[in-house]
Amino acid sequence: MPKADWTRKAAQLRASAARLLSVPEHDLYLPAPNVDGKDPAKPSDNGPPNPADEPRIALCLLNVGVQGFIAIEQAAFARLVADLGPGVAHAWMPLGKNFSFVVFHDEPSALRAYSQFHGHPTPHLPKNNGRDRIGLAAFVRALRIAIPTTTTTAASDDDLDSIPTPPLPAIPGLTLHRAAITPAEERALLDAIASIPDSEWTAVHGRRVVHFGYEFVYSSFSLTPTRTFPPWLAALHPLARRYLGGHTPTQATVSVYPPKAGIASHVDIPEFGPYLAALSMGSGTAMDFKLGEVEEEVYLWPRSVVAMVGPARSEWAHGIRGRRADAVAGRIVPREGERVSIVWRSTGEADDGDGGRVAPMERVDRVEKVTADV
Ligand SMILES: O=C(O)CCC(=O)C(=O)O
Ligand SMILES: [Fe+2]
Repeated sequence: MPKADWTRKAAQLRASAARLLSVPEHDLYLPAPNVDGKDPAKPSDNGPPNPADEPRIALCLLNVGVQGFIAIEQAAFARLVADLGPGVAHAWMPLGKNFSFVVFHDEPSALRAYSQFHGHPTPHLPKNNGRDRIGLAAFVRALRIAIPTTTTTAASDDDLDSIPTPPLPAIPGLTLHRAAITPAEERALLDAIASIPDSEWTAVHGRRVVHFGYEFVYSSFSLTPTRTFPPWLAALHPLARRYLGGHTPTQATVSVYPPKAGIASHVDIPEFGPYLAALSMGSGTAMDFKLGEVEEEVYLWPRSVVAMVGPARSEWAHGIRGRRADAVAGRIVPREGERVSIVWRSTGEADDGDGGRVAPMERVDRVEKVTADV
């Protein structure tokens, strides 16, 4: 990319990052390089306030983030940061943003990293037509941007286990059961699911699904009877009954989500009955719950069951954003590999609360729409 192009791009990204961070644009500044271009001069031309003696120790990597056009995996981010030298104190990829922060122990380390990264091809970013992308960075006037100093990533299962369960949002009828099955049971179920023949699966917006008991026909939002429960799935009935008010599931959907796949926000059709429970395996994921303007997020741990009844089931919409990582209790947790879910339902007469039956479409918030936005 010619220099004029990436300089312009850096200015655009700086402006949009400042907007997203709700800080003035001059809080993210591109220092004017001095004559030899090696040690950028103190900022002088990016607007007030501009205390020349403010230590330059924090960088915003303008085109490296969890999300956005050039999204990067946590592991690649860690490698990129490691490459910026031993002077790094900590680094942070805010969730849902296309930029990240690196804080250094001292100014010389930050200046060196800036000179090394800004305007230079970097092998750590996804390639553009086979060519290395140019890194873009700005110094951060750290006063108004609170960059967390804690370690923010949780890469392994052990790390995940050490994260406390955040309080559940106050959604009537919503419960979360963190260790519903053991790792050994999870492995056995994943093996059974992996042996379902390819021909049984239906691809739906980046994920794939198999229905048992009843088939949810996506084009018509209706139910028709379909394949019976195989023994490995029927063996889970006692577990499922705990979350279905004692009812035996009559319908189950097995879904496989690659890390960037999600499911659009929806309320399950009333025909699926009053209870709904989902077992998560493989990768965890954040599930959003929406009611009007209110939006809450619940992290679905691997091996957990989320259960919904009452308002959580029939008023709040649930969905999963397509993204590469989730924030859980202040940590960034990458979605490692596929998430596999089993959703159980005890299909029954749907009623509208006044003794009448509800037509399928009435309670569906909106039709499926791809939410993958990375
Ligand atoms: O995968 C999940 O946990 C939820 C899937 C879902 O909402 C559905 O199949 O209706
Ligand atoms: Fe659902």
